[in-house]
Amino acid sequence: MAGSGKFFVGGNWKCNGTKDSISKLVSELNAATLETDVDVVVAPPFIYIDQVKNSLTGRIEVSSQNVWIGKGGAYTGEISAEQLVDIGCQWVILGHSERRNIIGETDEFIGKKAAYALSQNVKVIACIGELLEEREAGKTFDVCFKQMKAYADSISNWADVVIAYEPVWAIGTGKVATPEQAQEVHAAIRDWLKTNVSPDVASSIRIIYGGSVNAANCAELAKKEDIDGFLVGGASLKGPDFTTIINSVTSKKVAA
Ligand SMILES: O=C(CO)COP(=O)(O)O
Repeated sequence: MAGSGKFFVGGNWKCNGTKDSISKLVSELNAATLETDVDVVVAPPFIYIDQVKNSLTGRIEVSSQNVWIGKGGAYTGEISAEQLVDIGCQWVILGHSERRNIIGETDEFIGKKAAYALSQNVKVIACIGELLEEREAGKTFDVCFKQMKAYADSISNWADVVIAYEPVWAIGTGKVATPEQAQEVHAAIRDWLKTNVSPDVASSIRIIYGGSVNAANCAELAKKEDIDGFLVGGASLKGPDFTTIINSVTSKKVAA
């Protein structure tokens, strides 16, 4: 089975870039020829979202990499979903492993953030994924299902959610999951959704893969039935590489 929406490719720029480097990257993306049947979203650091939004000329949308858990107010250093909407930012990445493992965000906190963002019409890229030791201990599914449950406990409408499976051992390491490893977990997540949320959500939601995706390995991954796109870190900072990854949707069509 595969999600029923368009192939989806997100570029997570993390804490990278300057006004100049971002302007160059956006120019490359504006000049690129992108396949039409792909949804593309880029996530710059907060302070550059407006610059990116105003300089993109095509149909690429922008995402933030985080959001506050509720309505804005006396929360020093935070950005609210209402403020994202105010500047035309339609997406947020939540539950990224760097926020879970470095900043200490919990499953419950992330689930509540997702629910609030959705309530304000900000679409959510909901990340999950296991650590290397968890995979080695045979706990990959348990960990992913626990993280999924926390989202499911808070989210009631999944129409604006994309799930990103990002095994932590594959993020920024150059050690990409094999297409078979990724497919196995994606299929298990879809199955979990079928049992625990609904068959409709399971069959329509897009489940994308992240972790050392690059221009050379994207085509093989894209061919897998349950891989509906990618969340890309390092390679999304290079215009030509990110373009190749976006256009890997053509491998998916050939494989279908
Ligand atoms: O964390 C990621 C995307 O959110 C993946 O990062 P890399 O593509 O650099 O491994």
